[in-house]
Amino acid sequence: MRNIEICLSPELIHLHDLKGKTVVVVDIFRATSTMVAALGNGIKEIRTFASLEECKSMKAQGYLIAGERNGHKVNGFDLGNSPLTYLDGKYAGEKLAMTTTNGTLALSKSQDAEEILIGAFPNFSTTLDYLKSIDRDILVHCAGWKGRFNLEDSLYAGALTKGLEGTHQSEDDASLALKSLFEKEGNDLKKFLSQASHAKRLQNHNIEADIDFCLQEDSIDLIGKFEKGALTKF
Ligand SMILES: O=C(O)[C@H](CS(=O)(=O)O)OP(=O)(O)O
Repeated sequence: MRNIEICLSPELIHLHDLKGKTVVVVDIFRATSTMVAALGNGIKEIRTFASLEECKSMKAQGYLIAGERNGHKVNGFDLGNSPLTYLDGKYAGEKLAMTTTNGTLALSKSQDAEEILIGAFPNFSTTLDYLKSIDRDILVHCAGWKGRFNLEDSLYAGALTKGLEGTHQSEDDASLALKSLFEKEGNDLKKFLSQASHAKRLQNHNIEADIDFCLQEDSIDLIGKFEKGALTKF
């Protein structure tokens, strides 16, 4: 049996050993859901940045630039952080540089891993099947919210732990607790997560449709994987 463990926030990632592992970075609302939507609708590659300045500088290299802070598009950027932006294939063939409040920071803190994937509900089963097929321990890195635990990323981590029961054992308390939470609440994600602080924040921004997209399972059939500094469809 291989192992699966969960890191509840980027603030705790230094307590985990990433070497030799596949790290699944998850930011359900909304960064990793948006990345899956972008790749599934023809974006060729995504480069992610923790800082606005670094991201903005990619414009000169022909990248579309997406910048979000506190749920809002940043002035001077082409796009914000909505998955729906990409759904009509409007940006197919483009390369994207992206910075968000939580998700891109978690990615930048995952670089010591053997392999980095992005996790989201829209590509849940495809990612799960891939994780079952590889012979490697897994760490789910929840982006959380500004260093804090959040419900939606944690519930996704619990769903993966449950889905990998046959191939991966979990020994950490976070995995045991979140698998149990998913078993109890996973049958109606939207109802349960409507109580989540992040969902309430996003509802205040009038982006209910984004939330629906982020919680819809298996609408996009791809694995998002980092290779040579860029996220691409695998
Ligand atoms: O745009 C989002 O969904 C969030 C905004 S915030 O965390 O509420 O400020 O950013 P993300 O990096 O996708 O969590």
